[in-house]
Amino acid sequence: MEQKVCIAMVPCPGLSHLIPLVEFAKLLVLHHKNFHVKFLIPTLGPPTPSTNSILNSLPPNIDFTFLPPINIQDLPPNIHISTQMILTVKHSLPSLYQAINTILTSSQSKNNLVALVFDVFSTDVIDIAKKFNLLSYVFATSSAIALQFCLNLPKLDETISSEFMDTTKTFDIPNSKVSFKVKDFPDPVLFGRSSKTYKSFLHLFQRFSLVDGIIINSFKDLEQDTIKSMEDFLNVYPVGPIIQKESKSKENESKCITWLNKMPQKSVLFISFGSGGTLTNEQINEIAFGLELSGFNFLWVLRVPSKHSNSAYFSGSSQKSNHDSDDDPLKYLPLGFLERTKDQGLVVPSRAPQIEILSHGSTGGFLTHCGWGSSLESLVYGVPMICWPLFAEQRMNAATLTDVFKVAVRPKIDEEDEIIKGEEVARVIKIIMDQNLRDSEGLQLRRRIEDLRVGAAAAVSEDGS
Ligand SMILES: O=c1ccn([C@@H]2O[C@H](COP(=O)(O)OP(=O)(O)O[C@H]3O[C@H](CO)[C@@H](O)[C@H](O)[C@H]3O)[C@@H](O)[C@H]2O)c(=O)[nH]1
Repeated sequence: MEQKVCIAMVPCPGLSHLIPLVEFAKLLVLHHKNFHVKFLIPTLGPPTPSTNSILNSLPPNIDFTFLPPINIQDLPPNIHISTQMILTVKHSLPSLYQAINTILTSSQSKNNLVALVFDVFSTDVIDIAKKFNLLSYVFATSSAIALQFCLNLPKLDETISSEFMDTTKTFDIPNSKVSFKVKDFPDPVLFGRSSKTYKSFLHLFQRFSLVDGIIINSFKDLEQDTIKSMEDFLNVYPVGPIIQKESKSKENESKCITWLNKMPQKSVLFISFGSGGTLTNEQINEIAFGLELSGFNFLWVLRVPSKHSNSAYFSGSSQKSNHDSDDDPLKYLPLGFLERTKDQGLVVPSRAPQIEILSHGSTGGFLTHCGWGSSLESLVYGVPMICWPLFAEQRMNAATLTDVFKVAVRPKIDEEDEIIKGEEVARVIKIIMDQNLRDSEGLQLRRRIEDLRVGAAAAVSEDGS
C-alpha cells in the first residue's frame, strides 16, 4: 500500500480555533489524495458535545487523538483565557512528544509524517518540530493585520518604555494603512507589561522566525499590502477565506429560517455575539430601544446578561457559561418589547445557525462582535456590518473592518455612561439597513462589501490564491 504524506495538526482549546483548522484539513485531503491529516488535540477536560460532533464527522483521510487532559489544578487560578490556552498546550507538550514519537517509530505506520501545523497560541510546538526534524507551520485564525501587529509586538516592546495604556499615541501597522489606538489592542497587551498574561502572549510572537511558514485564514484581495509586506521575511500562505459550509449549531434553525423566508429581501438585521459574547442588562435594553426606534426588521440571538459586556475573561470566572444556563434570556428584555415588535423581529435564545442566516436573501446587515470567523462569514456572503467588539482581538478587527476594509460602521460609546445608547444604535442601523438612501455611507459600504464578496469567492475558486 502506498504511504501517505502525513501532517499532524495541533489546535489550541476553543471551538473557534478548531473549526477553521478542521476545514483547512478537509481541503488539504480533498485536493491532495495522498495526504493524511492527524489531529493531536491538547485538552483541559472532557470534550464538549460540539467538539465531538465536529470530530466524529471527519472524512476518511483525517483522524484525531485527544492528548491526555492536563490537570486544571496545575494551572494558576483565575488566569486570562489566552494564558489558559497557552498553558494547556505547554503542559501537553510531553504527551505530544510521545504521540509524535510513536507515529514516527511505528513500523506499521502507513503514513509518513512530514509536518506539524499548529495554532498561534501553540507556538511552543516549534520545539517538538525541531527535535524531530519536521516542517513547522503556524495556522493563524485571525486577520493578517492582527497577526502583523502581533509579529511587531516584540519590537514595540523594546521601544516603548511606559505601559501601553499610559500612552495616548496611535500605532501604525507596517504597510497596512492602519493605525490602532491603544484601547483597540488585543486584551493580553493591555495587561501590565510585567503581568504573566502579557509576557506569555509576547513570548508566542518572539518565536515566529523559527517556523517554516505561516498559513493565514485571509485572502490577498482583502489584505494585499499586509500579506505582501510579511512575504518579505516569512513564507506566508493566505489560504482563506475558510469558513464552515453549514452551521454546526442547529439550535433554532427551522424557527429562524421559516421566519426569514417570510421577510423581504435584505430587510433583516442579524444580531449575534459569536460563541460566547454577552452584554449587560443595561446594554440589552439600549439595543432593544434602538431596534424599536429604527423600525428595521431584526433577528436577535440573545444571551442571559452578564455583569460586564464580554464573555468569561478569566478561567475561574464561571464553569457554566451564560449561554449554557437554564435561565431564559428573553425575560431580560424590556417589558412589552416582544409584543410591540412581534411583526418586526424575532428573538431566539443563545444560539442560531449563523451560516444559514448570513447566506439568506432576507439578511441585509449583521451586528457582530467581530470575531474573525463571523467577520469572514459576513464578507463571504456580502453582508455589511455594525461592529460591536467585546474582547480578545475584536476591537482590532472592528478598526480594520471600518477603517481599512470599509465594510462596517462602529457605534460610538457614550463617554459618560460607558454604554452605547439606543439613539446611537438606531443611527448605525439606519446607515447599514436603509437601502433607499442614495450617495449614502451605507451605499458605499454595500458596494465595497460586494467587491470583497466577489474577491473572496475568487480566492477559493479552482484558480484562486
Ligand atoms: O449562535 C451562533 C454563534 C456563533 N456561531 C458560529 O460560531 C463561530 C464564531 O466564531 P468567531 O466569530 O470567530 O467568534 P468567537 O467564537 O468569539 O471566536 C474566538 O476566536 C476567533 C478566532 O481566533 C477570534 O477572532 C475571536 O475574537 C475569539 O473570540 C462562527 O463560525 C459562527 O458562525 C453560530 O453558528 N451560531
